[in-house]
Amino acid sequence: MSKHVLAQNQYGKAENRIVKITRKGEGGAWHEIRDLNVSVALRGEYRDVHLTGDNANCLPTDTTKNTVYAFAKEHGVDSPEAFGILLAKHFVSSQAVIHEAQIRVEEFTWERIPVATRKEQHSFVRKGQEVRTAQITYSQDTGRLQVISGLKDLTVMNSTNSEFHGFIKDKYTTLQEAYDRILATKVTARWANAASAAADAGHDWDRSYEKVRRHMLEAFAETYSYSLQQTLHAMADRVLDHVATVNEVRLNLPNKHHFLVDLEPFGLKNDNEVYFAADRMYGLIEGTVHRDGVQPVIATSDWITA
Ligand SMILES: O=c1[nH]c(=O)c2[nH]c(=O)[nH]c2[nH]1
Repeated sequence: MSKHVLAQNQYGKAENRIVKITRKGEGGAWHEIRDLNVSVALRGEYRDVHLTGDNANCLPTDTTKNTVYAFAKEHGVDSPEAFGILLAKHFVSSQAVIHEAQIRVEEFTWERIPVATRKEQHSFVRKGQEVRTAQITYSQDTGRLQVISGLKDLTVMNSTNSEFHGFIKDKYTTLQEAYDRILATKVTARWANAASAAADAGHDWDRSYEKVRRHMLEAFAETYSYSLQQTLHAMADRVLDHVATVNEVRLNLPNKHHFLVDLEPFGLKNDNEVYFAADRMYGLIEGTVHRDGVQPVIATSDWITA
């Protein structure tokens, strides 16, 4: 027996990343999302667990994780507070040895990308401003002024209209074909401006930034996607179609994977509603699209992280 005193202790599963989709309206075409990071800490009769190795009082942290995902399906997520109250009360009332439960919730908030031409609404951009970037190079020898504009940390999600199938299957392939998945990415974009725009003292850089950003978002929202590669191309293509002063667009798109949670063991059907949002590893899809006849100038070797 230890002669020291076991003081405050708690345990549980931390940082359960969960995305809950709720379908509303005609044909469930109106999607609402809640994107949470939920941590569970249980306090109670845990002396034996620590002192003797007897786990009879120990509800596994794995179970606390499963409870979070199952509760999202069973009760929905009305708000971080309401969801946390449900969980805290559940843990305390379900096991006599649990005297106190603390649930911490972080919510990542999203805004709709409105698409006027359709009644289905399932495209979102994460709230909070992206970082705008610019790289200017002026060369004395050639007199060349090169302006590469850009942005990073623009996180977007389509909660449907994304599929991925028909890919190569070799002996290491385990990925299942997906016919309705979440497509989410954190956009890093750079675009090369025409020399004429760089030389024009009156060029409205703020306006062209807003235009490029808007066309990328609209293309992301409106493209029915069979791969993130296809979405990448559609986004860059749309910018080149609409912004005459841009000659080249390079996009780095981490595929922020969302995996359907298996709720079958709890007798629940997951009808594409409850997802585990993985932060890594991630697919990284990168590519440049430029006007025909224009030499690409944007570096391809930058290190991008999700
Ligand atoms: O859009 C995708 N493109 C891929 O190349 C790929 N690979 C993968 O495992 N998932 C996906 N998704």
